[in-house]
Amino acid sequence: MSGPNVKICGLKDADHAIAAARAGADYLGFVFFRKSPRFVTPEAAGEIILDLKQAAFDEGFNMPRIVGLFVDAGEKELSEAAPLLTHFQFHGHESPERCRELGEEFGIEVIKAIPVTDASDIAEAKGYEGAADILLFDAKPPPGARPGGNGATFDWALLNAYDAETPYLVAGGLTPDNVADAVKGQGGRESFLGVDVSSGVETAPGKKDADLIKAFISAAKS
Ligand SMILES: O=C(O)c1ccccc1NCC(=O)[C@H](O)[C@H](O)COP(=O)(O)O
Repeated sequence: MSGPNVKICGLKDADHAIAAARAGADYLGFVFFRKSPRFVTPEAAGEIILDLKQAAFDEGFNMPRIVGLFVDAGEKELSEAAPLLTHFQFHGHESPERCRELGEEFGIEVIKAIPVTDASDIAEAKGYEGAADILLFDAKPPPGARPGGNGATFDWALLNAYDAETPYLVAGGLTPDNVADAVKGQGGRESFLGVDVSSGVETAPGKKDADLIKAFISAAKS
């Protein structure tokens, strides 16, 4: 399936992971942050991934890349999940140097979340050039909220000022209804890699919905 890449984040069961991959998701995310309603253990994620690989083999759909989400995680936490993953996604205070170090140490690509409220956040993201493989621009969470997955949007027009080469994903408050506008707003920019969603394909925090997942992927890629 062509069009921008789509990442479906916060999966907790095999049925939704398979529905997402079958519908053309390019990346699937598992949240390894204990305070999240989407938290899964590496063991649970491993079982979901096994079921997913079997379904991909049986049905002939492409196996998506597998992303693990962490917030200021230590080596032990990362090493428990790393064998399952193609990508780390960092939502904490990981510096460019730390992203580079961890990517090299584990041989895993790094997605760094950049919380955005204004143009200065886009400018600061340039510090990750050469250190992260992908940037994920997301709405800055309100004080006291989780560091991601809050269903809040930011002003996508701020991304017009992004002139670095690191490919980026747009995230934060996307839904089947607004994702086509978010894609259109990127104006075919070469570094635009795709879109990422969690809350917008749920009926409640942590409860994914297969119909919403399918509608989101179809709207993003059409
Ligand atoms: O989903 C969580 O609970 C979460 C917790 C801690 C850090 C990140 C988290 N989620 C990140 C995402 O799911 C997405 O990458 C992104 O922020 C989009 O979320 P949403 O606005 O819910 O679509």
